[in-house]
Amino acid sequence: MAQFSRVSGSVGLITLQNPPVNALSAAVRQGIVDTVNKALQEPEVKSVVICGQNKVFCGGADIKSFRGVMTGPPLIPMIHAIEASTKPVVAAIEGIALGGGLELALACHYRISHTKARLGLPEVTLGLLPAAAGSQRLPRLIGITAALDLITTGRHVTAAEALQLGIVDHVTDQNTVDVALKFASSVAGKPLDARRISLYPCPPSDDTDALFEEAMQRVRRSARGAIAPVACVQAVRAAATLPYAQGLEREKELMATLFTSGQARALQYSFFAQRAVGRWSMPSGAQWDTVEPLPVQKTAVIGLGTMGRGIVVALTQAGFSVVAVETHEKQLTQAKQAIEEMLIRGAKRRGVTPEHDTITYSHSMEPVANVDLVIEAVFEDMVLKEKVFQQLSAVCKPGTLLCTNTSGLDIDHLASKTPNPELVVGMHFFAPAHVMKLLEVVYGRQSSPRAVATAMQLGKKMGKVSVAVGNCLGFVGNRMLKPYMNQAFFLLEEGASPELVDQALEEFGFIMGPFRMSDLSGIDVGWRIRKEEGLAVPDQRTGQIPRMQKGCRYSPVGDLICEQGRFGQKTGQGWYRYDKPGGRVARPDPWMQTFLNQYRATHGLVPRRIDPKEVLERCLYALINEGFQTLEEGIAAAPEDIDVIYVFGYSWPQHRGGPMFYADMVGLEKIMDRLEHYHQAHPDVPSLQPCNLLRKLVAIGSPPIHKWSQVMKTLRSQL
Ligand SMILES: CCCCCCC/C=C/C(=O)SCCNC(=O)CCNC(=O)[C@H](O)C(C)(C)COP(=O)(O)OP(=O)(O)OC[C@H]1O[C@@H](n2cnc3c(N)ncnc32)[C@H](O)[C@@H]1OP(=O)(O)O
Repeated sequence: MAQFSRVSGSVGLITLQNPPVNALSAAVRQGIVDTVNKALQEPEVKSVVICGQNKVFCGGADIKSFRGVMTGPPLIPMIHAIEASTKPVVAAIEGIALGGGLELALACHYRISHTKARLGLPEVTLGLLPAAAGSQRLPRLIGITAALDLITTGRHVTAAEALQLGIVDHVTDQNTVDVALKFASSVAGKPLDARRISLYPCPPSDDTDALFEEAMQRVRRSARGAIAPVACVQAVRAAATLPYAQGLEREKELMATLFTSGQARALQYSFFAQRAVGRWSMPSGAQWDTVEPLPVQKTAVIGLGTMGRGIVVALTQAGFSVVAVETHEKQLTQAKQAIEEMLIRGAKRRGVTPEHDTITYSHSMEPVANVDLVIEAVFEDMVLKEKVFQQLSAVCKPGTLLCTNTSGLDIDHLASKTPNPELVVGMHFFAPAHVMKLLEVVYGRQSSPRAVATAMQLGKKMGKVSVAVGNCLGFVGNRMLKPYMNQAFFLLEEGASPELVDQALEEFGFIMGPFRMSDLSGIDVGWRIRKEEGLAVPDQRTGQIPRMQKGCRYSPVGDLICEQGRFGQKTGQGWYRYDKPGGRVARPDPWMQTFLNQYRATHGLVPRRIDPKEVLERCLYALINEGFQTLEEGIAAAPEDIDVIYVFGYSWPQHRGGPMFYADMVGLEKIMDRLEHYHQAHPDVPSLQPCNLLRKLVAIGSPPIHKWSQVMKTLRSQL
């Protein structure tokens, strides 16, 4: 809806009304058409202001309506009518002007923004382009280079940057609507052609071809197969090279392809999934809207290795005071310096002053006594963590929430070492912890809903996408990674090279394939865990690590290369070779080829040609099958939880939605059939055997992803 009122006799005020973000639903568009007509028809009205209810201008087109039948007046003629208006129209921008919201503002003759407003054209993040003439107006207003930046990245700008770029005419920290009303009154009757952006020529650039070539290369490099950024460059190119009307046609054409694409569907699903994970629930029935988080102001981080340092930075940047504890004096000094540097760099990037004085460094636990919440981030060793938890239980005030940053250790076991297991939760951060957006909040059997609510809220305040998951080995993310990695190892045994496997998965859209990723994070990490699990241990009789363990196929290739001291980038050699220890550029290593040949010969394995399709199916479908298993067990509450974890923690390409969304797109029946096919060929690999939930979904006709919850409920109630 939109409301019309007349202010001071001669200014028409149009207020968009569609909380919370005044998205341009059919009713809002109809309201705008009606109220603009009214303003034009009323002779007393000499100028118009458009604003949004509740100090929010407009969050753009209604994303929810994209999947249904489009009704109501179309956006483009509506905003053209505004630009063509014979009475000046002023946009009063408060809160946000995003996507169609900014495009609406660009059709107005003047834009006045509050200092705290954010503006942008984030359509690309939804698999679209600014197709309400934004791709044609913005370059005409601010030039090609700046427009390309905003349109291809979708980044939001502050009002100050918008003013500097020329997107808005004036910024105020007063009541924006009042300022706009006064201004509108002052420009009544003035000529408007010079204010109509569609009439502007696109500002010329030195070498347009080179500029677009460079932009295209940049987006192709970073887009990893995403089509919207490419279309955005093409649309801006049309603005730079064609008359406005033809540019608009090109924009429409490009949008038509994007609008119905699977990528747009995936990215829009991902947008809502990120919000859905905030509405967490626990198997007990406790959920986000019925539980009050505990108040948290003072925090502590125990252990200042790489993870601990990142967590201190994230907490400090979110405004918490932090007691940073590291028992080794030298490590404490180094950590302090590293943390200060990270804070300075972060503050510079965000254009703010760094916060240092909210951190207290300590080599003892004493200052932790009066904090509200502790995050333990010591080495991933249960015995060490138990010791820390016992110390914390002795020192902390009653009611302190104890969190452990572990990537997979048993939360229940750790909780059992404290007198208040209900106050223990896992907080699985991803490295670097101050950068990576994902946080897995892991509840144990006894974790109280308030503890979970508190950890989830803390994550939100740190700017994380937090997902609440149940406790099991590896939680959701790392648990699903295991069958994926196993398939990668098996494929090496059967004839593939690390390059072949990585290339197939990188072409799918991962930033790095499993072997390059493993070189980066350190191959020895998994080796140590496998040794602790008793897997990477030679058989006393043969002296070799068995290739069958607990009745299942096991590949020791990763263990064997670790035995050679090849731990990945840090040692300069791993699955690839690097020019030096710590080097970043992975090169295929002839040593690896020889090693694999010898390994296969030793075990009588006849190498065969492996197709990239097989790599994708085996790695991805095994991972997806494990995802269904976590849903079946209730470890993940919903497919959105898994998808958000994979997109934000494991670099699953966002334009493919996440593993569970991808499974829905591929078709559950196909996934099940292919898993069965591979399981027949590898009966000693149980993770290739389709799990019950997947079978059940296929049996009832493969319902779409939003209907899986119902099936899951039934299945869980039958267990
Ligand atoms: C052939 C058709 C032609 C169409 C022309 C196409 C040209 C225009 C395209 C567009 O405009 S696409 C939309 C562009 N806008 C955006 O991408 C903005 C998306 N929203 C956000 O980034 C954030 O929501 C926000 C606006 C910055 C607010 O963030 P905040 O953290 O304060 O709140 P949220 O929890 O994110 O949102 C609250 C609530 O509102 C829902 N919502 C937000 N934006 C939209 C929207 N544009 N359409 C529909 N719904 C929206 C959001 O989903 C939340 O609701 P729940 O999911 O929690 O129910």
